[in-house]
Amino acid sequence: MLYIEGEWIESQTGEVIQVVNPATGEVIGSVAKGGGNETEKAIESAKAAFPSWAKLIAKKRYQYLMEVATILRSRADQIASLITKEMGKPLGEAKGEVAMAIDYIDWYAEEGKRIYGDTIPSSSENKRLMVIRQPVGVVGAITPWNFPIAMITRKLAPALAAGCTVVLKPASATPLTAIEVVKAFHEAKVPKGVINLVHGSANDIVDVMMESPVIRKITFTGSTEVGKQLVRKSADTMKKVSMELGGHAPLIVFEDANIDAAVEGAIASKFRNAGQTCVCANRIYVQNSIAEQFSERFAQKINELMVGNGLDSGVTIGPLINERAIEKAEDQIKDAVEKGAKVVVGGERLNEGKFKDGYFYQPTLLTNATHEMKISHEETFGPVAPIFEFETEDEVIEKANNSVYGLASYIFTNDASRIFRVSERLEYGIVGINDPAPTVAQAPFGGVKDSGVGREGGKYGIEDYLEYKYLSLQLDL
Ligand SMILES: NC(=O)C1=CN([C@@H]2O[C@H](COP(=O)(O)OP(=O)(O)OC[C@H]3O[C@@H](n4cnc5c(N)ncnc54)[C@H](O)[C@@H]3O)[C@@H](O)[C@H]2O)C=CC1
Ligand SMILES: O=C(O)[C@H](O)CS(=O)(=O)O
Repeated sequence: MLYIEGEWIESQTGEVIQVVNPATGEVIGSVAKGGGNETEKAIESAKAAFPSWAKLIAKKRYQYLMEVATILRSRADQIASLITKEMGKPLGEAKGEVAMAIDYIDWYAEEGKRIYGDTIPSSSENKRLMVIRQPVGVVGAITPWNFPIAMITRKLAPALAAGCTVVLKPASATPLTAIEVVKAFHEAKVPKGVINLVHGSANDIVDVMMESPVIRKITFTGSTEVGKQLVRKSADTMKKVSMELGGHAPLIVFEDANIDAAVEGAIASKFRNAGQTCVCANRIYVQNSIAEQFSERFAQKINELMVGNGLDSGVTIGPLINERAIEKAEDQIKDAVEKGAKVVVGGERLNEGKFKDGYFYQPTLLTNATHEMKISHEETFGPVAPIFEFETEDEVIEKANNSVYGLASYIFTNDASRIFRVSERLEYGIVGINDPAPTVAQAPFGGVKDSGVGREGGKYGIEDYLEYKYLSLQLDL
């Protein structure tokens, strides 16, 4: 179903999008497939709702958002189970994502009450100067399948807290989770038009968004390729943009690191969501003096990972999202082996027995990786871990920075001086220091270079939904 002007509706064409479980190949549902006409209606609905939503006192918006959080919390387990069926991540990870999604709502419900302005000392006796903060207006939000609830609330929560209204286009692979989120807003009695949901062909829907002068901001999470297209199109109507794009994280293990902690960290960063996150380690750099020891222990831990249907207990690696994802992993491994890499663990797709109807791939470890290989610069978005050896700190920083991406990076060391020397030189928006999972609602998430622009999370994430307005008062004082 689409959600426009506070009502659940079918698409005008009657067309539907089928939703397939990537672990079983089963159709688990279908949703109305909207297009340009429905998107125009959604934009008009958001436009009509904007003045009163923006004018609402912050505490009222806070109350709506807190009610949404309460409703989602009451349904957390069933939403987590739906996420696993829609895109495959293990149930434990899906539960963690639902909790993170609610954290963003909790955090921005509060943050919306702290949108302060300024007064500025006047340079004229009869003037008083001030700055107020106002919502940008109607927002277009476009979200990916790999975090089907958290990427939605990470946009909707700050947008609504700031006083904006939204037209949401979720990934076509995970529309059912998006519906569950919008249901919570509907049941919280958020006024009609504040949130609108349109499923369907990305080109049809997003082109209407990009061409509409009513849409004042686009917030997008997804591939760099699509993000760049949207930034180009945004110029025609000078929209604000927030782009959370691709990544290619280096994970650097120095010889003074706690090796077991580094191995655990590499497992957590590389194999979360079967490697389908923009912040997954894509290159694992190990100082050569500990390379053999690290690789042996890392291989042992990878062999302990269990591949299967994310609903089954004990499963730690679910299916990839589709056939294209499998083929990308196969292509990168083939290329790496042709150029001298060694497959130490895995390296095969799983398509027999309980795996036959899904998109399963073995967690894979490659050693002897070099920068001539595709895997050293193309985002993997799959469960493949290449190890690169290095000699010196300067060498590894130069290699780590040699990427078009700049989202997340990780270092494992216990040397305090090295922590700051290396962190300050890494060209990334995020540095996890002995920490493979830095993302939290109160901190800025985002990157540089081809990883995008803008930040989501924390006091920084609401900034992009606000405009500064300067008031200069000439008075008889
Ligand atoms: N930086 C971040 O926080 C994140 C980045 N990503 C990146 O996204 C990619 C994987 O996610 P995907 O969903 O496959 O990305 P994607 O870019 O294919 O899709 C993302 C969203 O954009 C829509 N879309 C696709 N083509 C479009 C087009 N031509 N015009 C307008 N909208 C379009 C999709 O329907 C979906 O809603 C990876 O590169 C990953 O690194 C994914 C999640 C988070
Ligand atoms: O889409 C992603 O990959 C997420 O942004 C990663 S995180 O926020 O869960 O760290």
